[in-house]
Formats: sequence, C-alpha cells, structure tokens
Amino acid sequence: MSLDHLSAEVRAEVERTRAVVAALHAELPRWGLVVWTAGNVSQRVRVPSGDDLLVIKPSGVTYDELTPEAMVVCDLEGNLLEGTRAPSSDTAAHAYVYAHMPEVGGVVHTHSTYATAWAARAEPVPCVLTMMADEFGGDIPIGPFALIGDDSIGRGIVETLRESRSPAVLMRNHGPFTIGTDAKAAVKAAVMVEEVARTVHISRQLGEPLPIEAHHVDSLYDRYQNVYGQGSAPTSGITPAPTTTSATDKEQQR
Ligand SMILES: O=C(CO)[C@@H](O)[C@H](O)COP(=O)(O)O
Repeated sequence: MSLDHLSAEVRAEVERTRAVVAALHAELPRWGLVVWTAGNVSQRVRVPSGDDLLVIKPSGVTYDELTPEAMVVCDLEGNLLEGTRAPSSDTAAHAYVYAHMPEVGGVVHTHSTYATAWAARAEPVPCVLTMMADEFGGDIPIGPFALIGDDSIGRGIVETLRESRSPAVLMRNHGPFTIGTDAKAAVKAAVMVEEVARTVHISRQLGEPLPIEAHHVDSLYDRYQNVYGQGSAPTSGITPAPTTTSATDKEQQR
C-alpha cells in the first residue's frame, strides 16, 4: 500500500504529522513516563474523504531511533499503509478510538509508574486536587481488563471515556491511555495523570485525602478549560458527550 492516491495537501499533512509525532515521543522519556520502549503516541490525519489516517511509532523501537522517517502511517482499521516496520502493538486501540471518537486528534499510552499502580488495583484516582478538577473534571476512571491485539482495549477506552470528562482512563492491570484534540494535548494529559496519581498516592500515606465539592470541581474545570493560559493551552479540548454526567449532576442525584 502507499499514500499515492491522496492529494498533495494530505501527503504534506502526513509529513508534518510524522515530525510532530516523532518529537512528542521524545517527551515520554523526558517526563519519566516510560521505560525502554513501553509507550506510544499517535495523531490523526484528517482526510477530506473521511478515510482518516493515523501516524504512530513502529513497535519495539527505542526512543532515540524515533525520527520522523521512522514513523508509520495506518488507516483507522490499523492496517499499515506507509512504513517499513511493524506498527506499535497498540495501533488497533488508537485506531478504534479515532474511529469512534471523531473529536479526538491524539492518543497516548504509557505504563507510567504511579498511574499504572492505580490501574493494577482497578481503583479510580479520586478528585482531591484542584489540578485534577482542572484537567480531568473529576475522578480518573478505570477501564476494563482487555488483552492486547484486537480492538478490546479500544472498546474499553471509548466506553469508559464516553461516560467521563476525563481525557485519561486507567485500563485495569495495564496502564493509562489519554486523548486530546491533538497528540500534544494527549501527551500533556499523560504527564498530568502521572503527576496526580503520584501526589494522591503520597497524600494517602499521610491520611485520607479530602474530596473537593462537586460544584467546585465544575467551576475549576470550566475555568481551566475555557479561560486559563493564553488561549491556546493544550487542555484536552475534548467537549464531553451530551450524556456525560457532570460532578454537579452526580451530586444532585445523591
Ligand atoms: O503494553 C504493551 C505491550 O505489552 C505496549 O504498550 C508496549 O509497552 C509498547 O509497545 P509498542 O508501542 O513498542 O509496540
């Protein structure tokens, strides 16, 4: 397969995305989110026909080798379209997310230590920090156990995140998957999920962390997502689905 049938504009966008995704892979070891080759970043390439593509790293290649040319290009069924090496083993999961969440433009997976420790216990990280309310809009949820290789992980991610404002899900016994409007936003969510998982873990060593009232969670989330920064901060930017139950709604239902 090749991308020859695509327009020059789309092929140029693929080249630009290769550079973005390669550079963002270097952020994973820089922020201490991965060991060896254990994590991956992808970004969607929108194609006018609707047959979008994704750019992701090849499987099992060390981070210092991940140049733009080393990236591979797949369709949203996970088929390799361009590249000489096997795509990341999590490609099917990334592809499923793009296929079922059109608003998502970037996906990241790591096995970062503290977030994965919560995933191993299948315990959501409770929203006890303003930083969590800002970025995640509530607890960081747990997704189901799923084996690698087919779309089970992708289904678990989508089912879990559709019920939440969080751009991060901790897949049970596995680790965090994060989403964003682009790969940079998803990398930011991966950095934040590890940070808050670590802080809440440490806090629990000291005693029981105090929850934040639901209306304060809503207020913090709204400010951070819509007002914070210079207007282009890489918040997740994902608009929650209408079915999402806000923290205030949940509080009122009690
Ligand atoms: O969980 C797994 C494999 O068990 C993966 O997340 C790897 O840790 C990274 O795989 P590649 O992206 O290098 O295929």
